[in-house]
Amino acid sequence: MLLLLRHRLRPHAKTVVLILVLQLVQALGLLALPALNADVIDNGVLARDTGHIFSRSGLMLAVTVLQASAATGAIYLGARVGLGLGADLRAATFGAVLRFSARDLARFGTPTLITRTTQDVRQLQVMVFSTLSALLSAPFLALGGVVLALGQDVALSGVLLVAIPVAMVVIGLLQRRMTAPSRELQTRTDAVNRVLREQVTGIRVIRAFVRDRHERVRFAGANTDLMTVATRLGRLQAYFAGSALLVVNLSGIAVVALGGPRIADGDMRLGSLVAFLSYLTQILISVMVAMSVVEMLPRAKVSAGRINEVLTTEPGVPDPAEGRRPPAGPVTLTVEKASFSYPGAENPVLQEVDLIARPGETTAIVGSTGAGKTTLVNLMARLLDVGSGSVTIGGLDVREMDRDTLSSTVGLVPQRAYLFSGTIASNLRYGSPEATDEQLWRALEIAQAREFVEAMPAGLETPVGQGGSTVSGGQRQRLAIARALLAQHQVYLFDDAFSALDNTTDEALRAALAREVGAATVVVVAQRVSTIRSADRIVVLDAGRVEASGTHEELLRTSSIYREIVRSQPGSHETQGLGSK
Ligand SMILES: Nc1ncnc2c1ncn2[C@@H]1O[C@H](COP(=O)(O)OP(=O)(O)OP(=O)(O)O)[C@@H](O)[C@H]1O
Repeated sequence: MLLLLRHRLRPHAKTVVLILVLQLVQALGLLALPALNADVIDNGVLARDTGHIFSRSGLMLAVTVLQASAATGAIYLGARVGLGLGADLRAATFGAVLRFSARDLARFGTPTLITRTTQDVRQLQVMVFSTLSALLSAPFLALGGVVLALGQDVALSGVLLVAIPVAMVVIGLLQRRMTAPSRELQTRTDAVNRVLREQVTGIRVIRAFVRDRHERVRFAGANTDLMTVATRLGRLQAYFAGSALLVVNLSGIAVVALGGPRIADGDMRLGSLVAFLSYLTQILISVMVAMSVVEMLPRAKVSAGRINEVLTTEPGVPDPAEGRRPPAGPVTLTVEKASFSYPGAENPVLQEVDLIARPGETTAIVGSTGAGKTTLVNLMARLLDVGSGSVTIGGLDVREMDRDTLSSTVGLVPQRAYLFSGTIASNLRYGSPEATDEQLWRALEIAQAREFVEAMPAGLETPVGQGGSTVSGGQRQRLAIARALLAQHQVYLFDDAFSALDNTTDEALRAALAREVGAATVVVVAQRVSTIRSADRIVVLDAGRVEASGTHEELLRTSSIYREIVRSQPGSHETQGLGSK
């Protein structure tokens, strides 16, 4: 944690020094006030010296103004440093996540990345703010208070000897009991978030299966768990506040009880008693504040560790030191003896896969569910890196291209098309901000999306909900295809991107695509045989291996798996009459 904070607080070093000075000033002010007060009582009030009362009161006023200004400044600057550090850490964590490969993202999981970027960062932010605004002045106040209290009356210091350890033990014990519920509060808040997130996302499934009651019970369970632990924590916090006040007040009573008779005997001055009471309160409050902040440290340390884990993760697909560009114009995409395993998985998902996709041609990949098609496409777009073997584009290994070059060379339409909240136009311009409206309409036309966008109330400016929730699955796919086409890539990868289209649209789209991206290299993953039968080459993937490759007609003769895929599709009579080889 210290390393992370030292690095991140470096830009705020001057402000931190200034806060330290301000805290010192405000602590000195707080320490001076009781002594001045004692002076007013003893040498002004009791001595009936009005002049002394006024002069010392004026001085006290000046000290109070100075102390209050310094305290305000320290808290303001402390908040600025804390918030600045928070913003900085959030940006750094998000930046690190953006560099993650698909594998890194899967390893962490979305919910924890969100929690780490928000709540863990907040934990550190609060800790830094509390340290700068409260903890820094505590030692000055506590030590200064002890010295000055002794200066007022040594005999009463017995009360300090008892009160300080008692305060530490009481607060320490309560804090120890609060540690577990505070951690649990975090986990249970996470649980409520998780259930809620799942339920809101899956609301349609819940309705379809009429599982409302079941889900309500599930949410109520998580909600009650959260309330139970929050109540337990609240009770402990109430004890905490109560015990703190009790210790301070009992100590005050002890001081009055022990000091009062000594004043009556003339051994002690009234001002000293009042000053001693003030110092005692300051010392006890400082000790408690310091302990409260120190109590945050273990949780902040855990959060720092979780943030650090994200920041120090070496991206699974690192950028090369010096990126190279593939040749301009038509390029061949070659996958050579590519193998890949997901971390923790027993068997490799892809084994020694060979594939050549030539420019001006469409190469299709088919295979049963889980055969490794998406993984193979992810290797081609370098969302993942091969375990062994290679993927080259125009003879250049994809690992030698930086991300900008790669994304301008390869256009990927993923299996699950994602649209961002905004408008149709803002989504289409996502990868090509300069595109004109005319270009957008043209891309929409090729993607067979022009008609439905024209029919929308605001055309290109029609709002789109987060994730594309306000358009249908097929419309979302077509918009995602149009988005990829706008950027004019050398290689296009369509991962099951036509699955939600009806046959006619699918056919019209492929014909328009063939005209538009004629010289580009096109790789299509599809389940539907009609989508791929006209492909120049079809690669049949089975359990991560290339089982066969060739044209539709060739494969009907040579590949039993391909024949099975064709036979399984409704309305297909093509395999009739062909013997199983
Ligand atoms: N992040 C991951 N971690 C571990 N295993 C994974 C991960 N992603 C995919 N797999 C596994 O890898 C195998 C291949 O998955 P992949 O998504 O490449 O198959 P696919 O052929 O595209 O399937 P589908 O046709 O259903 O989309 C599957 O067995 C899957 O369970």
